[in-house]
Amino acid sequence: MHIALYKENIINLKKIERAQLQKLFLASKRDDLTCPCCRQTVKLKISIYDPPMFIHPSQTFNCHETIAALEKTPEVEEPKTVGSFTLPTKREISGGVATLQKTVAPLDSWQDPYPVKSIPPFIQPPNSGSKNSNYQLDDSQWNAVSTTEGPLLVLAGAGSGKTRVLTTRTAYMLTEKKIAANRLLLVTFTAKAAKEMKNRMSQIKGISTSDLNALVVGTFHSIFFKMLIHHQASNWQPDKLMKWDWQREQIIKGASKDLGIDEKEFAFDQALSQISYWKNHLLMPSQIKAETEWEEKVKFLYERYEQTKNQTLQFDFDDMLLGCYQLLKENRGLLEKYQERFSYILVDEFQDINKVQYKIISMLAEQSKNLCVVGDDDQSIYSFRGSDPSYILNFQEDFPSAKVVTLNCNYRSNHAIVSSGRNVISQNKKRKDKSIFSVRESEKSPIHFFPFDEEEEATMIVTDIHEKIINGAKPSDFVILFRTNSSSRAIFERLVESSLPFHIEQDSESFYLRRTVRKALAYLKLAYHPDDQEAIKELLGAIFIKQSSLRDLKALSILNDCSLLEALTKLSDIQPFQQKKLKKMIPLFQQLRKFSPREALEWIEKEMGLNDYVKKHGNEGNVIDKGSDDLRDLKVAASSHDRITDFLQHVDHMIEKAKEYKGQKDTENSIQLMTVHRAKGLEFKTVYILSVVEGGFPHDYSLESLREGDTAPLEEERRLMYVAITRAMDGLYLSIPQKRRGKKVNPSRFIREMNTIRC
Ligand SMILES: Nc1ncnc2c1ncn2[C@@H]1O[C@H](COP(=O)(O)OP(=O)(O)OP(=O)(O)O)[C@@H](O)[C@H]1O
Repeated sequence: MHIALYKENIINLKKIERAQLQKLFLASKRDDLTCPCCRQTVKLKISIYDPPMFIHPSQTFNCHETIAALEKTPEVEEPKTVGSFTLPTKREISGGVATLQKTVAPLDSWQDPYPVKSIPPFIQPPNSGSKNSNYQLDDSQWNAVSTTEGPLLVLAGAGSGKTRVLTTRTAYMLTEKKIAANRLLLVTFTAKAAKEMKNRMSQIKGISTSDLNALVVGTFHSIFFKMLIHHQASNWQPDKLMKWDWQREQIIKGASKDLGIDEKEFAFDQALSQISYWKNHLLMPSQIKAETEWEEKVKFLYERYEQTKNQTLQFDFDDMLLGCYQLLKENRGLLEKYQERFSYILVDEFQDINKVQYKIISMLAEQSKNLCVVGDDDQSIYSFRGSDPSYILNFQEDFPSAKVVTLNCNYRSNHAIVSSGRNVISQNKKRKDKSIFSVRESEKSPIHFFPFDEEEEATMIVTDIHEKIINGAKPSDFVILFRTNSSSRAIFERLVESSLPFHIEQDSESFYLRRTVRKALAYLKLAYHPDDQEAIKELLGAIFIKQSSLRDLKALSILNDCSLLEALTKLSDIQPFQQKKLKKMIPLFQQLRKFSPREALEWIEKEMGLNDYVKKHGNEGNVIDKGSDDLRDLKVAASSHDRITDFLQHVDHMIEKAKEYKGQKDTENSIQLMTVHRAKGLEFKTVYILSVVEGGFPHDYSLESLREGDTAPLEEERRLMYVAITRAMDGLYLSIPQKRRGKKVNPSRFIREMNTIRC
């Protein structure tokens, strides 16, 4: 049904604005919606498949028919009696839940979901199935396993059994080729993958415990660090390793004082990533040509960072790679010893190798040439960390005698999912030409669905998962993937409000603790609590006043018997133009209270100077997560609340919940939320991908680069989309919201590509 009562006012889904739906949904969760006829509580259902509707709990009353009759009658001003019930008149609702008679009503703007259109007929790939009875491998997999001598490039498509090939190849070399275990070097990208590899090998018959112990399996860092400790123990004392980012940050924060940088206002985490990127490209500070003012500052910090480390004998993870490279480059004898020792080298996830890692591996394999690299150029997604897919693309140039084996049977995803992924990835120009085929016919195709905005997107997904769980699915069957951490705010909140178990892979703090967001919230807080010290600190940053002024403010507030906020107008050691600005601005805080949270944020931006801060500092050093975007996201979050105090309460609650979930260990049976980057290598029965719209996925920054003529970032976005699609085994849902960050958006170009048949 389309009509319900909220606070004694009629809500008609054909007439309210769709943007108001989320508020109504929250009201429904609080049991604030009732049937206008029988006054029982009704629920608002927002799902992927059907237009929004109110669900009546009881079938016994004739409410549906009564309401249908009401819907057909012209609007009434007088109380109307239908059957035995008196229906209230239509009234505008104060507080903003319903602004009636607007054009984009939920039912008018509704778009039905539809499946991917371009799925070619399924044909069983001829070389699929386990042909080799000993090892259960298909022909191509067996080819990769049994080629042990010489350079070998295994191009392993998504879900094509890379792990199976790697472990079996090792087993085959040990048991059938009788190669001594200590001559093998197996490099993985993560410690988890190394552990998994050893674990799988321990289950293969014929591999002895002593073989397993003699095998060198590990990450680049762990293997190279062992070599460094062995040969230069005094330079590489484990207790001098800076394991944590805060340790590295401490050094550059110290150095930043010499640049007069305000600690609270500089993106030190971004600066550290940039330094790491330069190091992995073997770029020393003297070789860097800074292109922006920000890069100039980071270059200075890099120089000072290296100096401090050298003085204190500390080192970071990047130094392990650089140190090993220097060690082998400068000691020919030692290099030869290692070349002889590791005469068979195997590198996993080769598409993500960076310059320094590639140099070391090439040196080690120079003599034997027994280098087997396994990877998928279509899944190279770490260029921001220095990974360079050109090493896999050019492998045959660097090793001309290399044999290439392509694994092109996907054993994970059904035919429709594999075809969809193939349609997208084949648009990339810089890739090895190959195709991948599923071994499984599909029961259903991937679905596109069309929420109104991020809030509705989250609500639809949670409703869908909830229904599937009621029908027998397990929470661990589901993953929700997003392009960047900041896009997970709404879905995180909706899951917190649900009773569903979930786990979020978080490497960042709550959305509400992001730099620009903190500043905006500080204005709202000060409107009610003008003595809030934390908020004052944030405000000082936002209006370009030094943090040290807080001491003066405290003194001024005591002397003048006024709040910290009012004391700002009495600061004397600031510029006259700042004094003038503050005198105008401080009285505006009082006025904020009369606005809704969203209106207040707009006012803060335009009238209270936040825009100046965002322009100067908001986007510094980070093309992916811009402060200006955070502000737009914050306004979307604020839109679901009528009062600033309610919104601030919600914010505090969500900050607490984010802390709780960050520390929480993954439980066996929970819905997973993660970025696409984190999902690499994993598989799930059902995958939801958020915000598949231009600017969301592909990310804005790649479209900006495209406009400047650089296609590489867009190709990386396409690879990311391919990774996201190919995590799904059976169900794939692509969300295409009509609005994102408060603006109308277009479906992602990847949707168009997905719906266009390729080879
Ligand atoms: N020959 C085979 N016969 C049947 N199933 C197989 C075969 N090879 C692999 N599989 C199964 O296919 C699935 C995907 O394998 P795996 O996870 O090793 O793929 P992958 O190549 O590492 O994928 P990605 O790179 O996309 O993460 C696994 O469930 C694996 O057990």
